[in-house]
Amino acid sequence: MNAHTTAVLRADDAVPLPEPRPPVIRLDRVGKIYRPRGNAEPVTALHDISIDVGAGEILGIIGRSGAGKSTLVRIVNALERPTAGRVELDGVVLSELPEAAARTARRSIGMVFQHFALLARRTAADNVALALEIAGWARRDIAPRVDELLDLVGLEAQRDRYPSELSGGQKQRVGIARALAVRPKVLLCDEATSALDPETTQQILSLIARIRRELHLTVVLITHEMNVVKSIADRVAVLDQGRVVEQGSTFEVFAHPRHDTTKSFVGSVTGSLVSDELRARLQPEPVAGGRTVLRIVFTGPNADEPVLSRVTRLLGIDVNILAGQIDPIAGRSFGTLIVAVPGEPVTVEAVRAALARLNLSTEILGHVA
Ligand SMILES: Nc1ncnc2c1ncn2[C@@H]1O[C@H](COP(=O)(O)OP(=O)(O)OP(=O)(O)O)[C@@H](O)[C@H]1O
Repeated sequence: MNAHTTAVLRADDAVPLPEPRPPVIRLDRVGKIYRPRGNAEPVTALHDISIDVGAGEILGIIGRSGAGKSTLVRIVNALERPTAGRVELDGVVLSELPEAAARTARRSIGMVFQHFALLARRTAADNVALALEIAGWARRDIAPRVDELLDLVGLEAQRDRYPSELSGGQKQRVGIARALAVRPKVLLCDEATSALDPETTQQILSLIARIRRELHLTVVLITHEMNVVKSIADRVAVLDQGRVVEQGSTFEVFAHPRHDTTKSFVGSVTGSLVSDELRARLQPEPVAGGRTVLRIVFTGPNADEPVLSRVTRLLGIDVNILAGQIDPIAGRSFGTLIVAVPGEPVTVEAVRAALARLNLSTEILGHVA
């Protein structure tokens, strides 16, 4: 080892390495087979699911009806045991704990439900207090904690209202305050915004994002809506027929969806750009003298460059812009543009190659006369 190497090693040694921290939630090859009573065939609800959720991270798990989301939620909060694999919560193997210990471990997970699950005969404050009563908190500690929680979710003024006197968004704020009451490490949101209108959904998602920051919480959002995931999730796992078909950073999954199910979820956000009228005219094969319709995805640094005019000048062709949209995804700009270019295959390929050189991905949506 020469002097220089030694010096470099010393310099590195002086910087304390961050402690390698295990994920807060680790699903390791989790499977679940239901064996219905009678002669019905067994149902594989989950197969070989491996997902890690890091401390302070927001993970979105997205899937259609029947994909296995509810089963996954019940397994993560130890209401159900997997038939294969293991579930770790903060280093404890949840899936192997006896029932009483699993009940205690469950307190590290705050649950938020789609339909709020509030008691109609209790006020907002008393609904939050209930979680503390169940956890055995002393009476004198409950009142100040409830005030603190209602303050955190912006509901001080509604503390004495009953659920029937609250809006959907306010009910969900109570649900979030209740979920956080005993200071869980993880907030598990099961379709938490599915019963809310789009504006209220965004307000609740902003609240969850703020709480995550302030409390350094780990959040798992289970949903069937890409709009929910795209707003606040750092990472996303796509569940399809009981399997994780794709997972990664939300932005990457959005920008480069690989699996058909992911493509269709991404399309549900950007797909409305293709009007019904255009969709009806799109043909699968090139039309002589016609045009080809492309979807161009702008991500990162190119999002605000005049790339289209550059390509137009470079190739000497006309580009018609049919539709466009910019979405903020995981804090970055994600632009989608639908354009029509002259339909000769060589021209289309030249356009795609020129855009690829600018790091823009394109997809042929079809051809029009
Ligand atoms: N107790 C059970 N016994 C037998 N099969 C079950 C049971 N619970 C769920 N399943 C099956 O497991 C699969 C996954 O169901 P699950 O409820 O987890 O899906 P999901 O994604 O939550 O759907 P949804 O959004 O419609 O609630 C489905 O095929 C379902 O029929």
